[in-house]
Amino acid sequence: MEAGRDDLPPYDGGAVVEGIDRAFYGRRKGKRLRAGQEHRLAELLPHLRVSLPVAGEYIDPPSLFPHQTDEVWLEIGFGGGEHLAAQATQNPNVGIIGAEPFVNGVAKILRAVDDAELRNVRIWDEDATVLLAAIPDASLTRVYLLYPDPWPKRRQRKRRFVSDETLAEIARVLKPGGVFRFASDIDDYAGWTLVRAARCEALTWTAALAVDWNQAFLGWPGTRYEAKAIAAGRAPTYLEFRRAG
Ligand SMILES: C[S@@+](CC[C@H](N)C(=O)[O-])C[C@H]1O[C@@H](n2cnc3c(N)ncnc32)[C@H](O)[C@@H]1O
Repeated sequence: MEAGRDDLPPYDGGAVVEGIDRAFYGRRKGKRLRAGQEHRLAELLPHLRVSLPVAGEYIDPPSLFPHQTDEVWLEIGFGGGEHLAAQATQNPNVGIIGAEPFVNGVAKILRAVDDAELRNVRIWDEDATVLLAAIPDASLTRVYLLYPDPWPKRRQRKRRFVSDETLAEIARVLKPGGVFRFASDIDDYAGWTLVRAARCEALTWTAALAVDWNQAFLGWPGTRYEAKAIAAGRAPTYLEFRRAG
């Protein structure tokens, strides 16, 4: 989860989208899992996991959910899933896909899903770029990327999730008028994202006033990394981009 873990085994997936080799460089496993967590990973995850069609074909996002959904959203790198679970609870008619390869994070969201009997959450426990490649054009209403791993050292920056290629993919899967929401406590990463989004013709930054980027999104439940950043005295930046109609 933390940046700087060069000692970890690399993700072994291949290139999935032209120009994107992979975008997951973090830890897959942290603390030893408790029996209840292992049990949910074995018994509940298979029911919630998004399975991909054969290469070159797309999933049908609304059909992943057992009930009719008004919209489908994607959260990339949900960590412990606090934001995802809160959004799923507040928006029962929205289907939310969460992408997170860190198994302890997946175990946490499974507990939240189980406890609150959430029926509108589906999980992708691999690199989100693999999932993005299997999502049809113009099929999601929102995509969230919240406090992505900062990779602060210059030589590591190419590991950042945000790139011209991943932004193009996010824009491709958004419906016209759909939004991409990004938050970071690393000023340099917010600037990095603004520069790349400005090059992405399909995305427009919606901010008009400073409050639009220095105050949290309306109805925002927050995230664990955000709480850590604020406690450490770092001010988050909130960026929202709209997919051109
Ligand atoms: C710094 S944590 C932030 C977690 C959460 N969003 C929060 O704000 O508390 C970044 C998360 O992104 C996940 N991540 C990194 N690369 C990813 C990728 N390519 N696909 C999906 N998740 C990824 C990491 O495993 C990690 O849990």
